[in-house]
Amino acid sequence: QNLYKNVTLRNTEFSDSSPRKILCSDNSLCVPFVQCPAHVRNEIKKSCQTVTGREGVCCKTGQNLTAPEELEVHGRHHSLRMNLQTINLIARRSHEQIREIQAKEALLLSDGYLVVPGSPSYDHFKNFKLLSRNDLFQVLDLASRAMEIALATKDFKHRQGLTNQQIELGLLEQDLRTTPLGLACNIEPICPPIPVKFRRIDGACNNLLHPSWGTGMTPYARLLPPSYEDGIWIPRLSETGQPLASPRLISTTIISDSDSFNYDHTLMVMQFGQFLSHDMTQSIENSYANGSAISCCSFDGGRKRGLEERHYACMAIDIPHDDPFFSRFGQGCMNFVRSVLAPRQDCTLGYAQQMNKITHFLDGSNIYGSSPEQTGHLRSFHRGMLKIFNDFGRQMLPLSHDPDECLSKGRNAACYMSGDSRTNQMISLVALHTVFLREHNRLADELSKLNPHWDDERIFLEARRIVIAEVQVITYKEFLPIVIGPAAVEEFHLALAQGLDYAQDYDGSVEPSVTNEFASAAFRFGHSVVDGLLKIYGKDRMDEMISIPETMFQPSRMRKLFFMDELLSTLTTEPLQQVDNNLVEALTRYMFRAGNAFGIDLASLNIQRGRDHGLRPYNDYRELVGLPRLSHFEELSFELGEKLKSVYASVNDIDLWVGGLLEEKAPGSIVGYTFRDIIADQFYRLKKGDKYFFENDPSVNPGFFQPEQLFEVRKASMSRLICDNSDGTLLSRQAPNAFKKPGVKGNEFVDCDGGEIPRINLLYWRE
Ligand code: HEM
Ligand SMILES: [Ca+2]
Repeated sequence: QNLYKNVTLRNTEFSDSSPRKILCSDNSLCVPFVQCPAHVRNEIKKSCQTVTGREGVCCKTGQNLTAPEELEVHGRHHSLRMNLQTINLIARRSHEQIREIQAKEALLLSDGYLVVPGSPSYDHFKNFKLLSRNDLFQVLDLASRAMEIALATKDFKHRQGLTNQQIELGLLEQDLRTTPLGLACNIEPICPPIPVKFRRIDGACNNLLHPSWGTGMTPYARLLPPSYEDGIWIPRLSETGQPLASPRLISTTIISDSDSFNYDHTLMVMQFGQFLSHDMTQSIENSYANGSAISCCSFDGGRKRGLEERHYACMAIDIPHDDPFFSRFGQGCMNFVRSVLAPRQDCTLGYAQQMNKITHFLDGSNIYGSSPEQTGHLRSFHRGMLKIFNDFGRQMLPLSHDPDECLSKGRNAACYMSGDSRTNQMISLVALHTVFLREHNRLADELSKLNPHWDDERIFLEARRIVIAEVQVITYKEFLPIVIGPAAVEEFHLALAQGLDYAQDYDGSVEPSVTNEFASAAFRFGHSVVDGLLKIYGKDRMDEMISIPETMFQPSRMRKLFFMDELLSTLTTEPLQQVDNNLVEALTRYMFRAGNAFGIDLASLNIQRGRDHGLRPYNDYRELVGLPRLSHFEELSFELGEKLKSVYASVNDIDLWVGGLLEEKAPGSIVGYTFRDIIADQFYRLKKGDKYFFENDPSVNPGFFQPEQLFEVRKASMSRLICDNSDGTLLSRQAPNAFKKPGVKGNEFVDCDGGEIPRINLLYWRE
């Protein structure tokens, strides 16, 4: 029982702040369905009305998967404990298995089963690249410890004849810390007794009861237990017991490439969305011990490797022989390597959990890094500034020294460095990183003038604290109302407080971690809003149409004098694409093509990643968010019904990412209810579960702002950031809301120098 003692939602605001009738009993609250996953398995559920009048559910368990009484029903009383003898045996065996795996891995490496440099899969792997030897060593060490636990679980399951459901429900609650298997457990950070003013770079010690919550290299949270064939790590099958169709077949059948613009919003929604996701989540693909990329396909890409020559983490994607595109190049196999695991936080046996490499918190980790070592590389240690590359007077991101980072070589080539290893993936992402780098240094410069007595460290930390607040303000004030819509902002209590007020909603029982459903499916809605062409306008005419694969890992154009401003102007004036089953061929055929005739397919990767991470089928998440389960494919999409039927044997097989994209939009939102609620729940966690969230008051937030400073920080906007940090070659006017269509009533272009786009007055930081 005690495991669940602290997990009841203690958030009183649900019951206090609204006049609606609450029909829940004393110790339960009315929450949106997604925030009470236990209701999915509980026959007795009591519905109620949330603040917006939508149906919610009375919930005792809050963020937790299962209510204690449910566990009783599912056999918690079963003896699922191991005696010491069994533990020793299991520990020895799983340790031996890991040794065998490592021996085979070394053999494959020496035989040269590597991804060929220069191929699209090689660039795909760069998305998971670890920035330092130290990082690599740490990640692989944790990954193999976590694998040891997964293997031990498998062994125990067979010995005891356990069911998948017992594992899904987490019934193996025996603490392994004092056993030989305990060596494989997570090590909690040690926190100082007095809270520190500035959030730690690695995210640790935010919640003193759970000091590792939200830190990098920890597992994703889950809304629902995973779906694995063996309950532990083997990817799920169809409901019929047969293998699921190849993700590539699903991609070519369901996903097409035609433009469907969303004229109300700009491409900045896409670009900021990607930037934001890189602050919150990065899964890491398994690699060899020396960091090189595992190849799961034959050298010519014609077929999957056989069992003997295959790494255990291989999950290559079959390309059907009649593929409309890749068959032209004789490709029958797309490389795919499964994500590394992280040790379970509770030090028990149980299903595999994937690792989030970076800090889960919204804390600018993509700007500053997720480890002190990384931050050290990025700082200049002079007047609080971050390092820059001075490109003939323009402040650019520092150049990467990794000869492998970039495709472009030669004198004018440039690939950049930031707090995130995916920066060069897309040129407009580089532009946004550059804006935030300049913003940090602009703030540092002003702060050091206001406070000449502050040293480098103090200026750095103060500027960082403001930048993080700006990211949070832009996310909650500008970005979220567009993506999930105002109703979800209200229902999930995501609106920022106003004026001089502090927010009063920190809740130490809320786990801030990114959910696997968010990272591996829902927030990947963004792949559907990408435009394949960047239309670049000069002073008064279109200069260039850039096809985005040309800029992937080759952002040298950023060095051209006018380009940065032109690109920012493109992002704030060109329309967004709709969230639907259209993805541009730049992502489904040519992604990371570099100089090759073909690239790889992001839609296939998304589907496969979902299966790799044990996401349950779409229908289960419909139920989770309170929608009726589908019984016919046509209910999801009338036009695509037949096509869906041709690739899925059952409606209960549909992958979450696919179902979510096809779903009808929730009112006021650019995504359907399922994605909407998964996204809203995530941003709820990141606000309520983060002690250092910028607007929290002094009683919880050691790094609180003074009320006047809060008032100022709340003025932040994407437009102001662009005004203050562009090159000033082209951009002197901006629409106040950079995410909304400019030049229309309510969002007219105004002078950056005028007063319409508010500025943060830093005088309140003078000490
Ligand atoms: C600009 C073009 C973009 C490219 C080329 C791109 C490419 C990729 C790639 C290669 C992955 C890893 C796929 C895998 O192996 O699992 C990925 C993951 C992801 N992408 Fe994108 N992406 C783009 C834009 C976006 C946007 C606009 C969003 C959101 C609004 C987004 C959200 C995500 C998320 C949440 C993940 C999962 C990250 C993780 O947990 O590891 N991406 N993307
Ligand atoms: Ca982060």
